[in-house]
Amino acid sequence: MTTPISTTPISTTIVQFENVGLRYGTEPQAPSSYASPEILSDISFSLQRGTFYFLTGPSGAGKTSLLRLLYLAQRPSRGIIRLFGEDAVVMPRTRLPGFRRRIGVVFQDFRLVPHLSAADNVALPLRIAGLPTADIDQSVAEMLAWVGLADRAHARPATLSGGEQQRVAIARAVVSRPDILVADEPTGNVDPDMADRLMHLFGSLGNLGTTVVVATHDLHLLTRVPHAQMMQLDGGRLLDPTGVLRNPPQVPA
Ligand SMILES: Nc1ncnc2c1ncn2[C@@H]1O[C@H](COP(=O)(O)OP(=O)(O)OP(=O)(O)O)[C@@H](O)[C@H]1O
Repeated sequence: MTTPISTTPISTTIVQFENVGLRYGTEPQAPSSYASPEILSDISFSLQRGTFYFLTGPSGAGKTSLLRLLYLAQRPSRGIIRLFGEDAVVMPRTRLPGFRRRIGVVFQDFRLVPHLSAADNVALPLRIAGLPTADIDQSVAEMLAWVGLADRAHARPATLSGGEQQRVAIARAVVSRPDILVADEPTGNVDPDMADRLMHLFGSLGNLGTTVVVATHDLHLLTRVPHAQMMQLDGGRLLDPTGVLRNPPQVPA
């Protein structure tokens, strides 16, 4: 007997949030009379493989908090988060590091290791994954060239400009070819030309199947990735409550 060939398309949804809420400083079981205000409320959306998303919204809207949920630094107070098809909320803590390794993060404050050179900072995820040294050296050299820092490989973070540190942080987040790249204001410290270049590079990651989520205040950045989808937060809520994502608006001239 032959096995029938399935005609069901392979799902490309890699992240799904359903009615997610977040309060800081309270356990989910705490009585509501003791609860701090909800920072994020009724957040529902899904992210597709290889797609680029901008997350926008005014300061304090909850962008960083939403990213923290996405890269599993924070558990929600309510709702469901599915990552790579698995429920990330009830997942045992022991499984979290394996999932986190599939997510590259560019932090707003870079978080470079101060006593390591630029090259050693970029190499960290590959060393943790146990790759052979020759492979690590080649990947690190390629990544530093990718962000225009080939000549600063041996520099320590304190001797780099803010924009150079930001580019090292980007190289470190991308070097292990993550399934998801999450970046919080990744161009806040670079000049407009470098911002354009970095957005072009981020935009090209979709061809490798990487899903990119960039949080930014910078409306001009939105025009730099024409194929990007947009998620807009305001006061802790996604503006479109159904989570349907739209193309970025035109920035007024
Ligand atoms: N660890 C925390 N404990 C308590 N409240 C927090 C914590 N982190 C953030 N908040 C609050 O959550 C709200 C959303 O903050 P968040 O940093 O997510 O916003 P944001 O949109 O990223 O802002 P910005 O663009 O200024 O970085 C703010 O009111 C902030 O004060």
